Amino acid sequence: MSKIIDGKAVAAAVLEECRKEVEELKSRGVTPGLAVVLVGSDPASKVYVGSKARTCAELGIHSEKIEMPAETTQEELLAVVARLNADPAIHGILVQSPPPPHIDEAAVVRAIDPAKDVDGFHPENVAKLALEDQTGFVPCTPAGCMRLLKEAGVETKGANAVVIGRSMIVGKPMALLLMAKGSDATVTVAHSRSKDLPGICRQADIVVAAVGRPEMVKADWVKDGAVVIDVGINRVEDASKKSGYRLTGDVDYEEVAPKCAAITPVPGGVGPMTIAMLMKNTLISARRTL
Ligand SMILES: NC(=O)C1=CN([C@@H]2O[C@H](COP(=O)(O)OP(=O)(O)OC[C@H]3O[C@@H](n4cnc5c(N)ncnc54)[C@H](OP(=O)(O)O)[C@@H]3O)[C@@H](O)[C@H]2O)C=CC1
Ligand SMILES: Nc1nc(=O)c2c([nH]1)NC[C@@H]1CN(c3ccc(C(=O)N[C@@H](CCC(=O)O)C(=O)O)cc3)C=[N+]21
Repeated sequence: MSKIIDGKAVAAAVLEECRKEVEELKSRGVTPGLAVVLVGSDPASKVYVGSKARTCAELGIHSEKIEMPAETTQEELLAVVARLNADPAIHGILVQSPPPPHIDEAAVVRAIDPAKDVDGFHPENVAKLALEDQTGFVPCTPAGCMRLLKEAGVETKGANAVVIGRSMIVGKPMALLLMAKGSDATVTVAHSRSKDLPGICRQADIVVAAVGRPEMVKADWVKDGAVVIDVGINRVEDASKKSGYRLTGDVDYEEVAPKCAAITPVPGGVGPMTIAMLMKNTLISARRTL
């Protein structure tokens, strides 16, 4: 019954759109630029930052990768952000989350010029999303999930959508996008204090899992014919792998997939879309400077 939503293929199509836009911008004298700042050396963060820089290179987007030691002070980080805010070659700034614990992440996000905040985390962009004002930046992961739903031909209008997770990066903006005019879903947001999560999930035509708990969503949580978007990226030990680990989502894919109308795999689902939408946001920012 189940259709696998191929995030890699949809991301490749988005990146193809980006490639054309880069050419067009360059012909008009603007080379788009993205700066990615990583504080500390979390191995997973390093992988993401590397793949963002690689994708920029493939598209002809100028990129600056700034790796700073874990001991970097708040002031040093804010100085880098200020320098990037003032740099006309940079249209997008991303500070990889989470930073080390001594960094005040909210203060760093507020210091980013909202016009360069391609993550969509600055309060001004959060407000614009809530206002359905199209002049802001939409966070990349939920934007990618919406695009996957669209490409898979999923009707959101009037659908019961359950979002598990209420983070500012994924769950909350995802709920705003699903309930926005035009998407028109009826949205329930669940979190760690929710009662009867399996029962809430069973009401859903669309489940979006953004929790960070490997394979939490089980087959008996999902109604027949539902659409499942698995945002979770979890590293679990696997002795059979050379790396010693494998990636798994927040959904028990083996169990759940046979029941759904459509489902995203991990890896190869939402992850590649996040990077593709980041490129899109960077190009939107570059175009606005024309
Ligand atoms: N594919 C991609 O591109 C991306 C993937 N991710 C992945 O998505 C997942 C979520 O990320 P993120 O939103 O940043 O994570 P956070 O840790 O910020 O938020 C997790 C949310 O899940 C809720 N939660 C935790 N445990 C439970 C539980 N047992 N039952 C119900 N709800 C629970 C928390 O509730 P409460 O608020 O009550 O604490 C919280 O709202 C992670 O696996 C992350 O790696 C993240 C970003 C991008
Ligand atoms: N400021 C900020 N912005 C972010 O967008 C941001 C962040 N901080 N911190 C961490 C999360 C996580 N995230 C991912 C991006 C790509 C994949 C991705 O490409 N995943 C591949 C697999 C990659 C692998 O093999 O490890 C896949 O799912 O197929 C995953 C996760 C962005 N995040």
